Amino acid sequence: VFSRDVSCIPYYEECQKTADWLLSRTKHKPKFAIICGSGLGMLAETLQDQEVFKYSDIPNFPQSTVQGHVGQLVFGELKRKACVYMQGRFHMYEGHSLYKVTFPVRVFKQLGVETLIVTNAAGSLADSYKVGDIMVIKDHVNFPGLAGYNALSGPNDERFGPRFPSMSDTYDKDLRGLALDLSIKLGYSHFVQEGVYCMVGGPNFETIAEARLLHKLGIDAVGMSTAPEVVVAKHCGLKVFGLSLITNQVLKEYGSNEAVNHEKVLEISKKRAGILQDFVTELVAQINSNNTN
Ligand SMILES: O=P(O)(O)O[C@@H]1C[C@H](O)[C@@H](CO)O1
Ligand SMILES: Nc1nc2[nH]cnc2c(=O)[nH]1
Repeated sequence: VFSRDVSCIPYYEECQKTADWLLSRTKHKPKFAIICGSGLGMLAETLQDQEVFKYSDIPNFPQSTVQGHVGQLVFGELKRKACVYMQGRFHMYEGHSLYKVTFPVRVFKQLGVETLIVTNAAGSLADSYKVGDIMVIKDHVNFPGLAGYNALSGPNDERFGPRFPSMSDTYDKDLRGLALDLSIKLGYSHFVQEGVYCMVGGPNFETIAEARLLHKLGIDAVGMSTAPEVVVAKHCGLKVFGLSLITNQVLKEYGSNEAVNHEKVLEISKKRAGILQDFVTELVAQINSNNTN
């Protein structure tokens, strides 16, 4: 489930075939790819001149199985910049191998994408965060990766990137700076944070003891995605920027009647998607004008 069966068909060629299929059907040549987190599919709604491809029609593409993840690629223009949005991502807990989870990222690279913007829904561990806050991801802890469930496990294809890639500067410093400046200009600074995201395997939410452990480790927000996509993006030379929408506080005390569930996560995502959409749109608009990309 977790790594690539080394006997399967060549992965690079498989990605190339999918990229070629898409390129022969869309007039857009995206430089930005945006992955929509749980309940955040509407981020794509502002795209002009849309062309939509259902995952079920795209060769080699996995299928979405989680509520709040529609399952289609949307190509179009955001402020005259060609983009591709992934409305629905793949999670390890769905039973996808990590090479399938990260397959779209490598396809994006072969489409000519230069910058990957990841979004996700996450629970907060940081005491100062509130539900509805947006966290600019400064760094991540890839728990499955640390335990050996890494999207880069298996034979390394140098055409994608090196065997031992550095991850010390994964979330682009200039883009983070740009986003924080932008949050001030947009009047968002009271709910925009910068912090560390942690990926756990899921699909269950954290026990109190797990929440306390993650809190002690200095993690600000926890979720069940993103790290594999980001590791693969960095490996193949994409610039990476990430935003977590804080959909809930992770309980750290026993005896509470509160409990998180996916419906509550989707409810907050729906409420805050508009703000996230504006933030991403303005960020993409600014990237060229600042020569950050
Ligand atoms: O795809 P993301 O990371 O946004 O989804 C989060 C993690 C789980 O898939 C789900 C839990 O509600 O939301
Ligand atoms: N692991 C985890 N994932 C989430 N996604 C949204 N909220 C949460 C959470 O509290 N924990």
